[in-house]
Amino acid sequence: MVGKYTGLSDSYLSVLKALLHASVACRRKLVVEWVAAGDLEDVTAKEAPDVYKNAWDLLKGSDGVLVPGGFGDRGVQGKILAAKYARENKVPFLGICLGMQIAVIEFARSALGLHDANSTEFDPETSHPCVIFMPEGSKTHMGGTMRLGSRRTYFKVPNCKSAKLYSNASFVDERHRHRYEVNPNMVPQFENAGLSFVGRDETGQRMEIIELPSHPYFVGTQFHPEFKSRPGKPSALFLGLIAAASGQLDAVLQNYGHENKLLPNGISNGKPSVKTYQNGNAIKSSNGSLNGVYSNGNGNGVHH
Ligand SMILES: NC(=O)CC[C@H](N)C(=O)O
Repeated sequence: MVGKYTGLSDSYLSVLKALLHASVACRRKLVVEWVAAGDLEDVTAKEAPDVYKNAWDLLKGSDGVLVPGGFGDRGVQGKILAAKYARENKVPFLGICLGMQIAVIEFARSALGLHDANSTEFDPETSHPCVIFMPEGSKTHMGGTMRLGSRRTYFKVPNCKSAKLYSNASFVDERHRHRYEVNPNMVPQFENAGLSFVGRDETGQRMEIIELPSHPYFVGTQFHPEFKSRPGKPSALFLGLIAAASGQLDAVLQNYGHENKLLPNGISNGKPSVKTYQNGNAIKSSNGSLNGVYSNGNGNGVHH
């Protein structure tokens, strides 16, 4: 998990729970390594080389990378580097809200060669604004301009991984909390270079889900799928991340959406899959492993 850690906020806790729900469904032990995004940046390499090395070691040792939502530009470059690392090394990646926006910025810089591409949230003067302030918003009334709550996303590419994970639904309703969005004018350029905008709002102009079809699992969402994840009913895209990180994505994509919302037929060892658990606490699964959440380091799992 590559974020900006000044303590665990509610949104990180929701993301953590969603990872846990998905891990239980996949019958894998979840180990979360907390990487402070700024520690991955060049400036840290100069100022605190040990911290920099430790952050990159943690990232490179991970089976999957998640960049959650956020505001403000601290750590943005580190998040971009994490997305680049995941994209180039085919490591499963899920970017949520800001996490999707930074993945789009990274793609614009690396794949389109637009070196100053940015969100106007971080560089209002960029000559390649690939993430922009939503036109209906008002910059002078920040409080009231956030696009909030449940909104509908329509799948535009029926065979994409996200649509399959959502049981081939034609649309999904997920929760939102953002002011910026992918610049729709740049979408054709991105799509020509291989980044697919598989989910959009009802107008087709607002990008809700990105995917890289050429990558094992590289998904970003403008919405926050973590808010609808529940024990026994993991969020589809978190399930995709954990399944991809544990070598089970193909099996999940083949079977998911038929009857059961959890993994059918015990993919890992043929025994019945775990169906429910209580209170989000660690449980013993049928194969005897402990499906808990483990963090490195001090009590709350946060490294400063
Ligand atoms: N929740 C988020 O991640 C918000 C992302 C970004 N800061 C925006 O306002 O669009």
